[in-house]
Amino acid sequence: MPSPALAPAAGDRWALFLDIDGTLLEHHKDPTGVVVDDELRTLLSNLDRQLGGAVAVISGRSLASIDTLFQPMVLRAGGLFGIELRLSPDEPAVAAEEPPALAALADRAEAELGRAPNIVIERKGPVLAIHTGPHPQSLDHITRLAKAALPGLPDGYRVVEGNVGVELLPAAALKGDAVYRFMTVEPFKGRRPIFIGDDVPDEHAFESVHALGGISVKVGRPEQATAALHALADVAAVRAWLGDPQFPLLDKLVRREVTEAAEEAAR
Ligand SMILES: O=P(O)(O)OC[C@H]1O[C@H](O[C@H]2O[C@H](CO)[C@@H](O)[C@H](O)[C@H]2O)[C@H](O)[C@@H](O)[C@@H]1O
Repeated sequence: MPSPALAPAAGDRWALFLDIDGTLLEHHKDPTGVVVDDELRTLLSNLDRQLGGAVAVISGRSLASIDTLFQPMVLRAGGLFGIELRLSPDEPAVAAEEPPALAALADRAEAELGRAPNIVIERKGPVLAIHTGPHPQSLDHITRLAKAALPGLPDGYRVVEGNVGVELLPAAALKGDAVYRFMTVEPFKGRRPIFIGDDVPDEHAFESVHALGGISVKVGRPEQATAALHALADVAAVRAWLGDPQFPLLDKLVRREVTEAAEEAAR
């Protein structure tokens, strides 16, 4: 039986926000190595039709990278954790610029780390990602280096430690703010948001959908602290849930237990 908290109000109209890597797509050691299959394209266009267009991906990837992955589809999207917004598919993808101080840091990182095994450096304009893969020692080392570089960057830059790397992000890079922005425009306005994500930057979006009366879904890693109130086991489970003809079947989501420690860690 679904808990009362999960039951949708009569007439609920939904808006769907989706993270990409680790949520819709399995991870690959190289960010350019992931491939969008036609099944995923079909799934997204069916959902888009079902929800009257109220579907957006909110990703750490740039809009250009999202477009390369999903072509020929053009999605409503928040790229670079919401810095690059495309609220409607007919808007052009405008790339955000790399500030000079970050460019200098990225040049240094490429020179010093570019050839290290397991390390992939991804320059995304105002966001710099250093991927280490699931190698805790490299991750610790890179995290220390990234934090040490912060004083040389514009105010507001922060280091976000993800599951398989670190990213240097400007203050405006907040997925939850992207969700809020979409929710002010048609066809999202007035709907109830669902956000599905798997990693640390998705926590901000979970908080936003809670404030908007929506549903938060964390993918995988049940051991990780999260603000999300529901869970799906992995990418396959996400796709199966999204593909259900009666989407969204809320009672098919696992209800997560929220502890004070988890809430604190997710802040
Ligand atoms: O917000 P997301 O859509 O989940 O994007 C987060 C980052 O995803 C990509 O990096 C991650 O996935 C890669 C492919 O599996 C993997 O090689 C990398 O180690 C992961 O960190 C993407 O490359 C980043 O730009 C996104 O920020």
